[in-house]
Amino acid sequence: MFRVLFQRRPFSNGVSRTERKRRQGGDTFLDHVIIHVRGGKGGNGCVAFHREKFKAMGPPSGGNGGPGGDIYILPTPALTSLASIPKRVRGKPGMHGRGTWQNGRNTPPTIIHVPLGTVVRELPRDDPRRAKDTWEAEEEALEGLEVDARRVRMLDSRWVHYPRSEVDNVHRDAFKQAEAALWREERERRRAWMQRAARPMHLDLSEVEQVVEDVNAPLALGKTDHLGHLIARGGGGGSGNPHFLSPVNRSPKFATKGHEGERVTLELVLKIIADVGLVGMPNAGKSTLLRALTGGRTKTEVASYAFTTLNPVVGVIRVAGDGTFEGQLHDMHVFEETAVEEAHRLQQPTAPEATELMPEHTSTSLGQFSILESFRFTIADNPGLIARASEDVGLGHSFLRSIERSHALVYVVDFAGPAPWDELRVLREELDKYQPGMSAKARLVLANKADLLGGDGDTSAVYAAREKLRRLESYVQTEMTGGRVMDVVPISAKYGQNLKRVVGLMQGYVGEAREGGRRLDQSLLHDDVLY
Ligand SMILES: Nc1nc2c(ncn2[C@@H]2O[C@H](COP(=O)(O)OP(=O)(O)OP(=O)(O)O)[C@@H](O)[C@H]2O)c(=O)[nH]1
Ligand SMILES: [Mg+2]
Repeated sequence: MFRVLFQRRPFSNGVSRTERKRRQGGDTFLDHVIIHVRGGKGGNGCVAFHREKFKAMGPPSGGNGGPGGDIYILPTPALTSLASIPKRVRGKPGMHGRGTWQNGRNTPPTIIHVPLGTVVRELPRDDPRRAKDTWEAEEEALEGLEVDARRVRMLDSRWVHYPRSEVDNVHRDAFKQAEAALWREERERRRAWMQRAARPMHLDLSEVEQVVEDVNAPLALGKTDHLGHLIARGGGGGSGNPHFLSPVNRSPKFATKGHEGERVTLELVLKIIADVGLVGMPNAGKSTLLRALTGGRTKTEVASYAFTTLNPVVGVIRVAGDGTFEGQLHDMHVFEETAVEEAHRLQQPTAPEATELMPEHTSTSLGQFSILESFRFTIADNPGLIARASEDVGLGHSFLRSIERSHALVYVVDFAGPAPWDELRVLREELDKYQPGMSAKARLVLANKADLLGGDGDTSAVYAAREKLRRLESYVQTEMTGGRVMDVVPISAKYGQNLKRVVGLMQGYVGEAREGGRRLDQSLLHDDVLY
């Protein structure tokens, strides 16, 4: 029942979804997100007096507030996309101080996990997308208020008073002195913050962080838990009333509240989205292909309307020593449209969840497979590319920016369409218009939906299909020159045909690119030694 109510509606108007996405100017494309981070607020100080039998007028005994939680950012190989990163992160608040000198406890930090290869950039002060800092936010909240009302509000957010003594407090000299000291301290804090914000953070998180034993690790964390990089400190805790004890004021009836945590706005950009990027017109079958290669493990939507995929989805391809890949274990399975598969599943509520996607025999083979695995790479299923994408039409630039970073590109064309070579021409032109020379990264042409050309196995249909393939190959050889000569492979993503060859070729490209990268790293290392 629940599932039926909250089912996705893949046949709702796909075009308006695309339109909405496009209007966001790429801000929600998942290789690029903006997040607002705020350290936890410090706990308030406490106003209390010690009480003991036969001892009247005990000394002030309010504890200090605990500091708010810090926020760290940590790269992890377990993530491949920025999809799971929350847009707003707030540290845990510090505990308030309590009577009998009990200070607030330390607050555990919050860690934001991001995929390896994420570049973190703090938005500078003049960027309109940046969130306001604590003082700017307060200024905005107080706008338009009378001087007196302003003062009341400002005092309210900074001081805690003993019950029924607020009116009395604010007129006393001791309080006025304490207030002046607080303003001074706050000005200092603000100046320090401005200095720090003048040098916006820039982190390139491309390597797995070494776990170093840290004896000063915050409470609630093991000594070997790696925290990553500190990006926003929690606010300090407020002072309890003993802090204000002085020769002239023996029973201070006020304490300070905790400070707000630091606020930063970060832009996260994923540098490498995947080793191989699929490029093709809408409906060419890119998502079906990714599902077939990963044995249906990748949750990417397949449907017969254009722009089904709106964000890149990354899948991991695991290859065994003999060239078999995980998806192949499902070669008897047809990769249908996702809504059709969902409908099948809903019709068989008693059947085990995974029967449709994973035939029984594979569960054991999967176990074996992980032992044999010898190579692993990632493929990104991208949204469809359309003509004039390089002018930022459709999902345009956000899409092109994301595929710019794959090691190798693979064209997927609808071979059953009237002129697959025209599709290929448009794809190549768009890539090169966006960034000259980008199409040189394309290594392979996949002529998908080849199953549709077989007819019923009659010779004339097969002959015509062969002829069409030859024409496509000769187009690639004569017109798509400039870089390397590309292979053309006819496949059927839906029926998982000819995919072993595809995986073999992809493995070759990725291996080459990784080898090249390693050589480059070594030469850099060598330079370091020289200087
Ligand atoms: N007969 C046949 N149909 C296929 C094959 N591959 C994909 N299809 C169908 O083609 C349609 C589009 O497939 P998708 O995988 O969603 O295409 P896409 O390229 O991801 O499309 P966008 O996400 O819109 O860019 C679906 O109806 C698929 O079932 C194939 O090899 N043979
Ligand atoms: Mg798709």
